[in-house]
Amino acid sequence: MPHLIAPSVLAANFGQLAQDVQMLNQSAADWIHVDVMDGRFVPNISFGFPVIESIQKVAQKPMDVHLMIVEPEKYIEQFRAVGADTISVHLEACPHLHRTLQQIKATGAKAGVALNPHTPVTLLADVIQDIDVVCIMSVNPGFGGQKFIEHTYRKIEQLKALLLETGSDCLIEIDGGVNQQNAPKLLAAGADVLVAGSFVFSSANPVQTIQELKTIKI
Ligand SMILES: O=C(CO)[C@@H](O)[C@H](O)COP(=O)(O)O
Repeated sequence: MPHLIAPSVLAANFGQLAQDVQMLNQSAADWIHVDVMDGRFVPNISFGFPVIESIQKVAQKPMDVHLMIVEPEKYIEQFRAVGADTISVHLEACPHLHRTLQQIKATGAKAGVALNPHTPVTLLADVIQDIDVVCIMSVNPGFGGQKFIEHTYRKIEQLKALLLETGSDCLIEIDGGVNQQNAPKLLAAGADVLVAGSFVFSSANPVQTIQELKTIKI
C-alpha cells in the first residue's frame, strides 16, 4: 500500500483555516490530522467541537482526530458527530482501552491508539486486533514544531514485528517532527502514515511539500 500523508492543521493559520483546509483538499494529502488538546493530558489547549465542525464543512478528505485528552470515552460520539473518520485515544489516558476501542468502532469510525514516547509498543499486544491505526508519537505530545525523537525508528520496527506476528493489518502512523530528512527512514522502518504539521505549513509551498512527502520512494 502506498504511504499516506496527514498534514496537521495544528500548524495552520487559524485566521484563514478554511483556506488552509481548501489548500489540503487540492493537495496530495490523504487525511487531515486534527489535534485536540485539553490542558490536562497535555500542557496545552488547542480546539474543540465547533472548530472541528468548521473544518469538516470544508474538508474533502478523511479527518484523523487525535485526542490528547483525559477521559476521551466521554466525548467519542461527539467527535464522530462533528466528522471524525478516525478517532485516536492515548493508551496512557485509557484505563479501559479495549472498551474505549469498541466504543469508537460502534460509532463507525476507525479506532486509533496513540503512544507517548516512553510507552512501549508491547503494551498493545492484547488489543492489537481491535486497532485500525497505531499513532507512535515521535515528540512529547502537546506542541507542534518540536524535535523528532530518534528512538522512534526502533519502535516502528518493534510494532511492525508485532503486526506480522499477530497478522494484524493495522496502520503505523508517525506524529511529530516529521520532515523530508527523516521521512524516507521512517517509511523504510515500516511507517504507513506520516503526520506533518510545521514542516508543511511553514514551507514556502505547502502543496509542493506535501507532494514531495507523498512521492518519497523507498
Ligand atoms: O500531536 C501533535 C503534537 O502534540 C502533532 O500532530 C503535531 O501537531 C505535529 O506537528 P509537527 O511536529 O509536525 O510540527
